[in-house]
Amino acid sequence: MTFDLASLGWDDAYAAVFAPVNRADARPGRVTRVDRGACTVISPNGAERATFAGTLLAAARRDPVALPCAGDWVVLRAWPDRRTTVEGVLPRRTAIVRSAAGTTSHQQILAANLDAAAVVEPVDPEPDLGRIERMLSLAWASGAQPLVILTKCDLAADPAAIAAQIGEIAPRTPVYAVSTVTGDGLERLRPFVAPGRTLGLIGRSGAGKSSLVNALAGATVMGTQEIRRMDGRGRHTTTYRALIPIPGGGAVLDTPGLRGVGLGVDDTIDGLDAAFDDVATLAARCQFGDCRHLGEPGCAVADALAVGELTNRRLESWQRLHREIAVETRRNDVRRMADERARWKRKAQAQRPRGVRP
Ligand SMILES: Nc1nc2c(ncn2[C@@H]2O[C@H](COP(=O)(O)OP(=O)(O)OP(=O)(O)O)[C@@H](O)[C@H]2O)c(=O)[nH]1
Ligand SMILES: [Zn+2]
Repeated sequence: MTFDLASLGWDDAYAAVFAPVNRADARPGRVTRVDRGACTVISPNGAERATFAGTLLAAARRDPVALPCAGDWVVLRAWPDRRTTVEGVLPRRTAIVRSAAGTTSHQQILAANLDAAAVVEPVDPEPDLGRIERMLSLAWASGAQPLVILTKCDLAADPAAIAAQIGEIAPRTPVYAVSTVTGDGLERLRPFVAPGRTLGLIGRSGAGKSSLVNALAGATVMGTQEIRRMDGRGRHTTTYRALIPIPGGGAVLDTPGLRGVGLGVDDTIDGLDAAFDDVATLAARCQFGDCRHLGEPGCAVADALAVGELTNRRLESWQRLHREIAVETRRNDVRRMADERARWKRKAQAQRPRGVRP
C-alpha cells in the first residue's frame, strides 16, 4: 500500500527539513493519534503503529511537549524486527497548546500543523460566549486561521441571527452555520479540508465535532475505520485526538471534548489580544500606557463603554483571561525552577564516585 503524503500536507519545506535526517531505514509520517506510549502514523506505507525512540523519551522527560501529538510530522525508523520507532518530530508550524488540567503546570499540545482551527459550538443549548472567546484565543495563539463553526443549526429558528451575534465577539473571524442533519452549510467548509489542508476542531463534548468529521469525511469514513483496525482497538474516535484523512485529500483533526481549557503562559497573550482585537485596540488608545480602565483620564475603553460600543461583559472577559495567563505564567516559572533544581541534584548524584556508599 502506498499513501500520498502530499494529500495530508507534506510539501517541499517539510521535505527540506527531513532531507538531512533521511537514511535508508527512515521515512516521514504524520501522526494521527497518540495512545499511551505509542502512536498511529500514516506513512507512505499506509497506517502503522510506532513506539518512541529513547532520545525522544529523554527529551520528553525534560519537556512533555517534545512528544509527538496528533498532526505532527515525524521521522520514522524501520527496524529489522519490523518494529517502527518515531525518532524525531519536525518543527511544528502551528500548534494548539493548552495548560494541562490538574495541579501541575505542564503545557499540553492538542493538535499540530493545522491550517485552520475551528471553534465548534452548538446553537442548542444556547452558545456560551465566554467559552467561544476562550477557545478563540487558543485558536489565534495556535498560528492557524481561526474560524467558528456553529453546529446543529436545524435546531434554531434563526441561525443567521445567532451567527451574527457571535460575529460581534469574533473580530476578523468567519462564522459558519451548519447542520449535519440537513447538510446545510457543509459545502462552505470544504475549502478547509481541500487536498493538503488540515482543519482542526476544538469544542466541548457534545458540540457536534464527531458528527462534523463524519459529514466531511463522507458516510464511510474509510480512513478512520482503517486506522482503527490497525491499532486493534474498538474505542470511539473522540476519546482520543485523531487526524482523519478525507477521501480525495485533506484532513480533519478532532480533539477530545474539552471541559476546562486553560490558556497557558505568556506566549498566549498575543492570541488573546488577537481574539479580543476590538478591546485591545481600544486599550492601546488610552492616554496612559498602564491604564486600568477604572476612571483614569483619557480612557478610550471607558469612552467606548459609555457609548455602548463595548460591553462590560466583553471587557471583563478579556481582563479575566489576562489575569489567568499571568497566574499560569507564575505557576509555570515556579515549576521550571523546581525541575531545574531536581536536575542539578540528579547530576550531582550521578557524578559521585562509584563504589562509595554514603
Ligand atoms: N439536531 C442535530 N443534532 C446533532 C447535529 N450534530 C450532532 N448532533 C447530535 O449532538 C450529539 C453530540 O454530537 P457529537 O458529534 O457526538 O459531539 P462531539 O463534539 O463529537 O462530542 P464528544 O465526542 O463528546 O467530544 C449527538 O447526539 C449528535 O447526534 C446536528 O447538526 N443537528
Ligand atoms: Zn483605559
